[in-house]
Amino acid sequence: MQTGPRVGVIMGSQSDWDTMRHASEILAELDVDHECRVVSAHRTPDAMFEYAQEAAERGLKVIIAGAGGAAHLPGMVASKTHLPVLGVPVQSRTLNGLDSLLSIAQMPGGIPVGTLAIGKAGARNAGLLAVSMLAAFDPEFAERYIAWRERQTERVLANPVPGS
Ligand SMILES: Nc1c(C(=O)O)ncn1[C@@H]1O[C@H](COP(=O)(O)O)[C@@H](O)[C@H]1O
Repeated sequence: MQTGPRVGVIMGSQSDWDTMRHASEILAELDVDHECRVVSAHRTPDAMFEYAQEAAERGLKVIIAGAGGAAHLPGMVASKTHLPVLGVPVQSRTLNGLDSLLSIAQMPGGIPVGTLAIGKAGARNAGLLAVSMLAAFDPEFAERYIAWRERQTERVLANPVPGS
């Protein structure tokens, strides 16, 4: 049984935490061991390279990378690891996150980044997608994820349109 974090949640700045904590929270809810760090392709390029290069041998299976504006972090990390990288576009002040979204989504062919929606919903979905990736190879995660999805379905069905 593997110990230590399976998922790495990284972000370009501390200011991204308000968005990226939603990835961390859903991972915690599903009992997935994960780590959260600030790493920037622009501001700490050597640390970013080291993180990406060592991620697989440290036991990580998926990396979730959030960044805003010129959001090069997910793509640069993907260029230095064979692990799947899920990119979360953080909502930027000036362009509302469209800049982040395009920076992350428009990767050149050959180096894929799985791009999620802008902001908190994207971060939460990145967490869920990471769990479903782990679930593909581990029945314990699959059981937990399926149960979580079933609870969500029950909640939705139990909440009809107000006044109907
Ligand atoms: N996009 C990147 C990268 C990167 O891609 O490496 N490093 C920091 N940043 C972004 O700069 C924005 C503003 O950062 P500050 O709030 O620290 O000024 C953040 O959304 C961060 O993700």
